Amino acid sequence: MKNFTSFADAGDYKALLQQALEIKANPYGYQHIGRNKTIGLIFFNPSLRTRLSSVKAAYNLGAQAWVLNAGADSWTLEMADGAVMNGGTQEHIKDAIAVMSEYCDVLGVRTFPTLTNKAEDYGEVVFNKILQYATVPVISLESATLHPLQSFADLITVAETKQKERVKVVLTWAPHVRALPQCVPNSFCDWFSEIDWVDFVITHPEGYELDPRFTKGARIEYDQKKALEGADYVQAKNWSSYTDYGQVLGNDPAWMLTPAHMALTDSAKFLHCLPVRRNVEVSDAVLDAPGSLIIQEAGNRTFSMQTVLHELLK
Ligand SMILES: NCCC[C@H](NC(=O)CCC(=O)O)C(=O)O
Ligand SMILES: NC(=O)OP(=O)(O)O
Repeated sequence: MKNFTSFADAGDYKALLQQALEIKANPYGYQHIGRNKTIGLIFFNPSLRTRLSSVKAAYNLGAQAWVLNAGADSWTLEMADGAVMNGGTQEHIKDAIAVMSEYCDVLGVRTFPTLTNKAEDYGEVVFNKILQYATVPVISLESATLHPLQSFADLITVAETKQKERVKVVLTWAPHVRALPQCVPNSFCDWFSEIDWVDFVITHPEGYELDPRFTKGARIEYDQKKALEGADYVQAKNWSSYTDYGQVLGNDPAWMLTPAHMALTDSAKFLHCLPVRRNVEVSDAVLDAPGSLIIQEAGNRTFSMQTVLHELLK
C-alpha cells in the first residue's frame, strides 16, 4: 500500500480485514511499528469521528499525531497552479503540503466537495494536488468523492457481527435538510459491491443515482420497501443528486427509516456513518434499538485507521 484513497488501494481486502480484526483483538500489540513515527492530520472541514479516531489509532500504534485545521489554524491556502497571489490566499498548497510532509511520516487529509463544480469534485482536483506535493504516504480522511476509512470500518462492523455465511446489505437514501456530498454512499458502494459474501442492494428515489464508477453494476431498487425485504444490514445515508449535481430533488419523508421499515428486514442491524439528523434521516426508535450498530461502527473507525497506518508504516 502506497496511499489509501479508495477500495483499490486496500489491495487484498480479505487480508486487510483479517489484519483489522487481529489489531482490534490486540490493539497495543504493534507499538514497535509506530515507535518514533508521527502522523499528520489536516482537515479542510469539520470532523468529530475521523479526527479523534485517527489520533487514537496513532496512539494505539505507539505513534504521535498532530492535527491542523487548514484555513482556520493556519494560513489561507491557494490551490491554483501559477496563481499571482495578490488576493486573499496567503500560502500555496504546493509549499504547505511539502512542508507538512517534513513533519510527519504519514499524512491524513480531509477535503470536501464543492457540490457546485462536478468536474472539479469528481476529478478530485484538491486531493490530487495533495498527492502530488506530499512526500510521505497519504490517507484519505474523506475526499470530494470517497470516504474509504468509513467504508472499511463498516466492513469490519459487518464482518464481526454477521450471523450467516452470506448477508444482504442494503444502502438506502434518507431525507435531510441540506444538500450533502455523495462521498459516503459512493465509498460504501466502492467497497460493498466487491465483497464476495455480500448481496448488495442500493435503494434511492429516482434522480439520486450515484456514479456508476462506484456502484459497479450493483442492484439498484427504486422501491425502498422491496429493497429492505430480508435485509441483514441497512446502512442509511442522505446524499444530493449526482446527475443534477448537488441538487436536492425531493425529500420524501416516507424514506426516513422507522421501525416499520426495519420490520420488512430479517431483523437487520442498522448502520449510519454519523453525524445523523435524528428523526429526519432515521427515527430515534431505529437509532436507539438493540440492533443499531452506530456506536460500534464509529468505534471501528479507530481500527480501520490503525490497520491502514500499520500497513503504511510496517
Ligand atoms: N464525514 C461523514 C459525513 C459528513 C457529511 N455530513 C454532513 O455534512 C452533515 C451536516 C449536517 O447535518 O448539517 C456527509 O454527509 O458527507
Ligand atoms: N463519519 C465521519 O466521518 O464523521 P466525522 O465527519 O465526524 O469525522
